[in-house]
Amino acid sequence: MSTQIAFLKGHGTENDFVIVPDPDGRIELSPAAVARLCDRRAGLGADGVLRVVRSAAHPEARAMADEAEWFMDYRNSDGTVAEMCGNGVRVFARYLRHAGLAEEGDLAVATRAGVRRAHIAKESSGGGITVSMGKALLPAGPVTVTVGTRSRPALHVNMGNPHAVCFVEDLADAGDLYTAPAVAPEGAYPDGTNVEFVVDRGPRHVAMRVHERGSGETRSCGTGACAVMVAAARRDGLDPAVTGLPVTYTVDLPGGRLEIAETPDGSVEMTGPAVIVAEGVFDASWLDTVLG
Ligand SMILES: N[C@@H](CCC[C@H](N)C(=O)O)C(=O)O
Repeated sequence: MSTQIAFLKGHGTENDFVIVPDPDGRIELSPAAVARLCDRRAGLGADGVLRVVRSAAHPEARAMADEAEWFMDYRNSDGTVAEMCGNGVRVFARYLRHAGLAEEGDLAVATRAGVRRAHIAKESSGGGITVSMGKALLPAGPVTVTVGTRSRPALHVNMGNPHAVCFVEDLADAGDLYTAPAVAPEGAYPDGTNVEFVVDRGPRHVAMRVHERGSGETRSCGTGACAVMVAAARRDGLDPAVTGLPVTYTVDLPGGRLEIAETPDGSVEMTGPAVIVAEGVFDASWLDTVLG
């Protein structure tokens, strides 16, 4: 008898995910299985996978179980594990609401970067989701990003996962982004990095493209938008910890718009949409078969 595995498909500003509900942590998703699920021709197609596991049932999340019932087991489309995914947390929260596992209002989600607090707005007020993404860390030391023969300075920002934020004159300066831009020095990012290219659109309004570690160019990256907001604010001489005033930037991405705020205590808050677009089942033997 074959085993049917339930899945859903969702996205946040077109950063799309296969969601695999696995409350008791019974499904073993190897890197090859994740890559196959995310394959846009031979699989279901997505930038990443969100496995939904009870924190108490996952060794990496057990210690967070008192604070957050659910653990977001996030994987990039190449099967690698990442610490954090900002759009993923919004889509994860939307799934919990959709499945009747969470109410509108406040919700804690366990991630490999720690517990993140989300707020699901009432549908009558637009239904957006805000996530407290924690504090941005700005590791010291110069970083450069090279596209073709041109190298530019970048800012190293850690939002739970690593980013190199590079201001450019035109988003086309990022090139085709089929391959990862070269980032130096190598030692700055021992586990690789996400790279953001940013242009100004107006006062506290920027636009970006991103090459994601483990997924390639995507149409949106939540942690990337947060890193970009902090980099733009510091460049503009704005630091809420110094002024005591919150700062908000609008960040446009190919897949939509995110509002990112930084508060005087250093917390970065991301607000944007998250939708579930489909649900279905696949046969476990399909994955077994394609994986040999
Ligand atoms: N798309 C995500 C980031 C996913 C993880 C990233 N590719 C990494 O390896 O760090 C987001 O919305 O933040």
